[in-house]
Amino acid sequence: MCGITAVYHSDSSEPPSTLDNAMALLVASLANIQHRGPDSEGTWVSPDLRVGLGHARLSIIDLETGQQPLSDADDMIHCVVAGEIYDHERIREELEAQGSVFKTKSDSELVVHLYKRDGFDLLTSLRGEFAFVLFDSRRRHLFAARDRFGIKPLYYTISDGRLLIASEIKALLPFNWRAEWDLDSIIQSGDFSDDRTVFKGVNKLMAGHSLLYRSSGYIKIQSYWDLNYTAPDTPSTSTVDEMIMTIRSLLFKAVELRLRSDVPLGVYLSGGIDSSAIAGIAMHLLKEKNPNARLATFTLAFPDAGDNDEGPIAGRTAAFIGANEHMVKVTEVDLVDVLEETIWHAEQPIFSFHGPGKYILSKFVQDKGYKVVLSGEGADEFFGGYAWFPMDYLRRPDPAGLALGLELPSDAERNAILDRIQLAAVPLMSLSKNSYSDAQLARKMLGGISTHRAYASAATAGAELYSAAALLVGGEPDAALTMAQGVPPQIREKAISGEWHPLNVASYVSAKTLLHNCILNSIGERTEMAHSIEGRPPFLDHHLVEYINALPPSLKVKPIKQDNQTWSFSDKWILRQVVQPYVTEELYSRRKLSYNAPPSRREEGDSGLVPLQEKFKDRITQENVEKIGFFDWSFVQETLESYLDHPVFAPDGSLDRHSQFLLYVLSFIVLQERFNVPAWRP
Ligand SMILES: Nc1ncnc2c1ncn2[C@@H]1O[C@H](COP(=O)(O)OP(=O)(O)OP(=O)(O)O)[C@@H](O)[C@H]1O
Ligand SMILES: NC(=O)CC[C@H](N)C(=O)O
Repeated sequence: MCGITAVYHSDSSEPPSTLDNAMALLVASLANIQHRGPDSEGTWVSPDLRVGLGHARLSIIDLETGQQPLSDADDMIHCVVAGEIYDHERIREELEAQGSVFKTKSDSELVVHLYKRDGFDLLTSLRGEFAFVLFDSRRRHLFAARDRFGIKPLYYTISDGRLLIASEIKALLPFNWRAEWDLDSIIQSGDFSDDRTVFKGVNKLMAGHSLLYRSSGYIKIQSYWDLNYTAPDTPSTSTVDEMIMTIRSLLFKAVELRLRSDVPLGVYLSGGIDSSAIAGIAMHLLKEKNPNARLATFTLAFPDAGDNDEGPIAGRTAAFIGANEHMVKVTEVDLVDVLEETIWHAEQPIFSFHGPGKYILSKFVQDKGYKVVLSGEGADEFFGGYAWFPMDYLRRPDPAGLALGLELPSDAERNAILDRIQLAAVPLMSLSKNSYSDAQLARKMLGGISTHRAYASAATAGAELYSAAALLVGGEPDAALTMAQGVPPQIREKAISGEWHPLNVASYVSAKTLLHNCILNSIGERTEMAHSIEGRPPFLDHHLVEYINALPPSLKVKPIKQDNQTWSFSDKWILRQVVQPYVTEELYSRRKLSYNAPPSRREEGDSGLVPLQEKFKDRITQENVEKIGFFDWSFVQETLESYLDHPVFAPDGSLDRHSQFLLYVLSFIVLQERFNVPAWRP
């Protein structure tokens, strides 16, 4: 993916005094995101110097002539595009038949011609992961948009009467934008839950949204696409076998389109079924065209992780599909080494080793000479893969599933299992002892589901972390409520009225929070682009997702009766049937394992510190914490001392609550230093 940057000086602000100054600002901005586009660089500045566009290119399609910014023949439309627009050759032919004359062979140029033909409705024709900014000189407006799932990042702010917009926040710094903490967003977990970041006034353009800006300073953000789910009592018109065939053909198409590249391409292969399915299908499609085709797979292995190491199982998958396997083996020392760079690239607090792991993996892929990888994100959200989903699945009956003839628990059984699961629910790794105060309201607003409360306890910090002065301004943290409030009112209405099954509400919230603001960002795109690697997740093809979202919930979290009496639940059941021929038997029948990068353990009687402890001891000092301005040092100190004395290890070997929490604090120390953020003061 490339990096883009843009500025529009409204009537109330002074544009740069010379063309050279305008260009210098764009070039400085691009320099901060050069990792996103090391292959070439281009800028465009309007004759009145009010508008500037910049593009750092990672060349993937049309290596010869695809440089950007792009413009139309009349020099009236100018744009910069990051990411990939699939199926571009077909749309291009259609446009050419209608008279469009293309200057390049780049997929990105479609944006110019589709905009000329359809105006803002061009978005309906775009399939893929993209972010773009376009300036229409005739109408004097700037139009920007982001793909339907938020795979490609795009941030904006209004600063000194200008709209600034860029792929990464750090690209705003050369425009003399000054970072400040957004205390309210930080305490209320806006960065995880909605369109806010940790920086005041800097927002994400959310997935499936566009932005319009005019010289008067008028700004309008609109949704052009959203997830939709079928009402629970809508009878299916096809059989389960037909559904399996339809999903298979949609998934094949999604993978096939994403195999189109003019540079070397591989697959990120873990020990899970999602990426293994992508690898298996990709290999199958490549072999159909060329029986000798090979596919490169890239795996991050943790030899110290025992049974949690995904390396061996990924190795067996690579052998099964006949791929060229590449494996990078990492230890805690390696992960700790890249922690700070990962936070700088993610531009958000992190609370696990996932991001650092992916950061190492993308460097490894880059060193091997590859530029594009397919990966498995998105399957868990839409096929029902998360461990906490059965709870929301069980909250309501599934009449469409019953109408298909599936054997499902009776209402009495369903309620009894739900009660049991809720009582026995092992608390998720938690950053906080009391991360939400008014969970009942947050639940009610989304029709009673549990999923957002699980995220609130796992991925956000509670009141004990903040100083009394900060809480006086930012209020009591209530991340579950922030997530519920972030859901548009018309969707909340569907959740409350039952028009959407609770499992679907859980899927929606997961897609807009965990996936959008974390998995695709600090664990995904940002760690990939840190080393100029373009990630393509075929499960996030909107044609595929629209079809899956219409299926009965019981085909995703499928109840299975054992010994004629007890029920268990198969996660992603229908996906398993779809991909069975392309994955190993062990993967077909294996339950989801979370991606873990465990810290090393201190041996009994060993007085030395493990690398993560060293890091925290060195960096989480009173001076550094107090400089941030809103944390309560005595609480941080207590947590730090307790972690240094008695590191607690989670049963599966992943990071425990203390280290997650300290990682979160460390993130703010790093962001403050790198973005030069002044201390927050009441
Ligand atoms: N250890 C790893 N090595 C290589 N790639 C990985 C690894 N872990 C995760 N990935 C990549 O990142 C994607 C998202 O990771 P995540 O942990 O969310 O897995 P997932 O959605 O459960 O998918 P999977 O079933 O493939 O593990 C994976 O689908 C895979 O492409
Ligand atoms: N890296 C990107 O964002 C790719 C942009 C465009 N598809 C190209 O190939 O140049």
